[in-house]
Amino acid sequence: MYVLEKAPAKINLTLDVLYKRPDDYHEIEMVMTTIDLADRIELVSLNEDCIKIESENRFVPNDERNLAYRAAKLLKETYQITKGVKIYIEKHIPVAAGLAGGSSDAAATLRGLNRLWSLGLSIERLASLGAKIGSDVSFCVYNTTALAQGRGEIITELPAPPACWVVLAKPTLGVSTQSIYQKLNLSEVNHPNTTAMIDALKNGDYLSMCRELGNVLEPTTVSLYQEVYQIKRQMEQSGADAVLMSGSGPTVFAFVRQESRAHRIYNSLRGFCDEVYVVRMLGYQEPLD
Ligand SMILES: C[C@](O)(CO)[C@H](O)COP(=O)(O)OP(=O)(O)OC[C@H]1O[C@@H](n2ccc(N)nc2=O)[C@H](O)[C@@H]1O
Ligand SMILES: Nc1ncnc2c1ncn2[C@@H]1O[C@H](COP(=O)(O)OP(=O)(O)OP(=O)(O)O)[C@@H](O)[C@H]1O
Repeated sequence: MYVLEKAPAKINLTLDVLYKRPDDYHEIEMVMTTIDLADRIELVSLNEDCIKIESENRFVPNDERNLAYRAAKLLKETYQITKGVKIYIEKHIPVAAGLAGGSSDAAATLRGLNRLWSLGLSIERLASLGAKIGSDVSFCVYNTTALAQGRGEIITELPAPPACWVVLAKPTLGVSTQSIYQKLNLSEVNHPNTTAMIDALKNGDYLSMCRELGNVLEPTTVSLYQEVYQIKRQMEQSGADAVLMSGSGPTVFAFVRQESRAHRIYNSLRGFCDEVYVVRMLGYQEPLD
């Protein structure tokens, strides 16, 4: 017996930090959505009581460091499951990119094992289990468009964004989310207007969505890595309607409405950035295959 799950990448339309909490996390408010760039997760039932991870991508750990492994272990321990599972991860989302690739694999594993092991758990229950694995996992369980609050685990679903093309570019560098949060100077933050972004989505207003994009972590990552700024400028000069860094970076994304313009931006980035993608906006849960 096996099941397949798609694990799409997320992007932040807004990311605001309100204050630092006593538990060393930050109280955040962010609007997130998904794009049509996804890992594929195959879950195969095993009779022996073990969790095996397989992936052809050398950057994906194949042990308990893998967030999908942790998702399976958490379900097994919480519901005393003695069956095992082999988790095959076909990786398409760039690793350590600010696109929540590992979190989305963990979320897809929770959704898929809920089906494979017939657990009958609600999406809310899976999301609250996901919060134990990482701050982005609850959002990824919903796999739609949402406002995330608290540490990232309080989810309110929103309408999908207007259809458009998304060009993504990831410079060849890894960013530590923890160090970006630590270096953030909250007294200098230029807060995005989260309410205006929510209104833009409710009204299906593409231009307002573009205007209201904002990420308070971006200046901190840009101050450390000039490449992020260079990619932003290149995308803007090549005709993007709006450009923003996702999460703690380093991936930068651009929105355009016409496919031809998306390819113009893509071509302008080849040469000074190895990982560039042109994909569609998603923002809603796709039906299962
Ligand atoms: C940057 C974002 O990806 C935006 O979606 C998330 O806020 C981070 O999500 P994530 O990588 O799943 O985060 P976690 O694995 O839970 O935390 C990584 C580190 O980021 C910092 N962190 C994360 C979330 C949060 N609300 N406040 C924080 O300060 C903490 O130092 C934590 O040790
Ligand atoms: N399933 C997985 N896929 C990729 N990386 C994983 C996975 N599980 C654990 N990792 C580890 O997590 C690290 C961060 O990878 P990931 O691709 O999730 O980062 P990210 O996109 O920056 O995440 P976020 O946006 O949630 O901060 C990697 O360096 C890798 O060692």
